[in-house]
Amino acid sequence: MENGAPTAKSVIVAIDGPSGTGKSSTSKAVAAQLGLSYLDTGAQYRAITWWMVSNGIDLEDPTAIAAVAGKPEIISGTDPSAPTITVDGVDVAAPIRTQDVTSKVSAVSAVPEVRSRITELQRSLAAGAEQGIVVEGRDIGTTVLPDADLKIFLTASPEARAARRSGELKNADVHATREALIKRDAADSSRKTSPLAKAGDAVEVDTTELTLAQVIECVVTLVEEKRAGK
Ligand SMILES: Nc1ncnc2c1ncn2[C@@H]1O[C@H](COP(=O)(O)OP(=O)(O)O)[C@@H](O)[C@H]1O
Ligand SMILES: Nc1ccn([C@H]2C[C@H](O)[C@@H](COP(=O)(O)OP(=O)(O)O)O2)c(=O)n1
Repeated sequence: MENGAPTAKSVIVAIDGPSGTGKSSTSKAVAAQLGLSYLDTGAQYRAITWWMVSNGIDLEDPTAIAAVAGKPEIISGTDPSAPTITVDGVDVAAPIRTQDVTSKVSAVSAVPEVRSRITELQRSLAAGAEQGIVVEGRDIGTTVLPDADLKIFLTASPEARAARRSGELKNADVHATREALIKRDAADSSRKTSPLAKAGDAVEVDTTELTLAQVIECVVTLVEEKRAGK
């Protein structure tokens, strides 16, 4: 280093876990605080699901899904202060969050051709992130980026997760939200191709009794320790 302090080493952070554990909020904040890129891989699976629904693909038929998995062009913007997602040039940030897409995303994301297509996009975004990236999802530490510098697996009780999620949705019934979350987690954990799972070398953080600020602080500390070579 010619002058000044050495620049921080590029770092790849994988954050996995079930729905409502705080992956998106934590990953965005950690990336913003540390000057890293951010990738919401669930948004990519939601985007391809939205495209399948919009194009009338039969979602009961994995062969029909596989046949068109390569068609939509999905582009993710990785700035943590303003993440974006487009499909064939259309901004889909809002429509991918509807109940209709949420109820169908597990079926689409279980199809191996969909996963290999989206995994390729994720690896290329991670490889291109100069300062490093926080990538959040279900199979990042196990399959997408098995050599990530740091792997975190977030958990929380179903009650805490349902309360958080129904707080986001107007008029949501906590009991129905809890049942829907449990059903989606079971589908995501039991699929054959890269299921939701904790990597053997991931640090597990139970967020049930933690505030979001505490979770962010915990992950920032773990990244800084990694960068310092501890
Ligand atoms: N530790 C926490 N305590 C309370 N609320 C939280 C916590 N972490 C996240 N939340 C809230 O819970 C909701 C779901 O969080 P999100 O980050 O979208 O989870 P995930 O990406 O794992 O589904 C958001 O409204 C978020 O603000
Ligand atoms: N790496 C990933 C990320 C998400 N998915 C699938 C499974 C999830 O139920 C859906 C939606 O993920 P998303 O993270 O948006 O879900 P929540 O924010 O937790 O509701 O996508 C996946 O299969 N693999």
